Amino acid sequence: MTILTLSHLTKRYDKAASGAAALDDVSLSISAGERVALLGHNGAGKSTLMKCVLGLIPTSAGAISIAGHAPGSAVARALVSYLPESAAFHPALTGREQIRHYLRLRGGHVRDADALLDRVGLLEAAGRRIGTYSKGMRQRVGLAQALIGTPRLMVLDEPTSGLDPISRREFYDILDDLAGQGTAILLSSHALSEVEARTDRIVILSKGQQVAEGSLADLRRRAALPLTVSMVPQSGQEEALVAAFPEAAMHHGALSFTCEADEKSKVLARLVANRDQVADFDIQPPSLDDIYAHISRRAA
Ligand SMILES: Nc1ncnc2c1ncn2[C@@H]1O[C@H](COP(=O)(O)OP(=O)(O)OP(=O)(O)O)[C@@H](O)[C@H]1O
Repeated sequence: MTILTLSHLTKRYDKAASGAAALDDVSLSISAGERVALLGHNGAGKSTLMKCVLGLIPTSAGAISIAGHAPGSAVARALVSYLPESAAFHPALTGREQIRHYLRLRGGHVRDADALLDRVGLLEAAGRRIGTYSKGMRQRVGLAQALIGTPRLMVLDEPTSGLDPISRREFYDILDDLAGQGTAILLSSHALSEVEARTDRIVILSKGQQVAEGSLADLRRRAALPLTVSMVPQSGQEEALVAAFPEAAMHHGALSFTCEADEKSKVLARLVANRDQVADFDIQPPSLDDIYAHISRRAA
């Protein structure tokens, strides 16, 4: 079931310095349980898109539907939750008090606060003032707030920026659980490696325009970037391996070269034929970093 639909969305700010649209004819849909990442340079339009979805700012053209409802309407607000990039909380309140406050605002029961804090791993610190929390703990308060009422769509603006690797992983584990229960997730991020591993679909914005959209496999196919082959020679076999792979360059004791995706089996056959000279090898597809850099260069 489709939860979010953007059709030809355009947003022009009245006071835009450049006069260019912050979003220009963007179309996108997200189904229940789908995790979609929004990528783009600073100023590409990610936050603007999120604010339009939340109904915080008016659109200039196009349409947005949240399970059939207009953004910002009472029904849409009940279906959507939001975690801003830098959520601010009152430092004198405890985590429990802050979540109870949000529960009251959202018409929930204050008794649910501890279950929410437990879900994000904050139950032990629930009685401490937020002013004493680390950045990661404050981000978890934000996530607990966003979990109120089992949202159908979660909108998360750079939710893991500033989090350590373990906290990031735990954060995505919670998002995976939510997606498993049918929540659609739209998040923006500059951390491409985590997006690569933890989302289903990627949308790339550049200067307000949607320049790519699809799964990582789709984007990889469309970018048609080469694979990187690297080999570590057996000791004493360097020269023989260089002779067998004249296209390869030696860096820090390893030989590497690039090849087209459809040449992979030929390269594999050559590696097998030269296995006595090879101690180890690796064939790497282009990473999301490579694909993103390629698409951004092309869009610029
Ligand atoms: N209130 C505003 N008034 C005028 N222009 C704005 C306003 N808010 C954003 N913009 C412009 O709209 C464009 C898109 O900004 P937006 O904040 O959506 O980008 P972003 O992709 O979220 O960037 P970042 O990664 O830095 O958060 C930018 O050119 C920005 O200067």
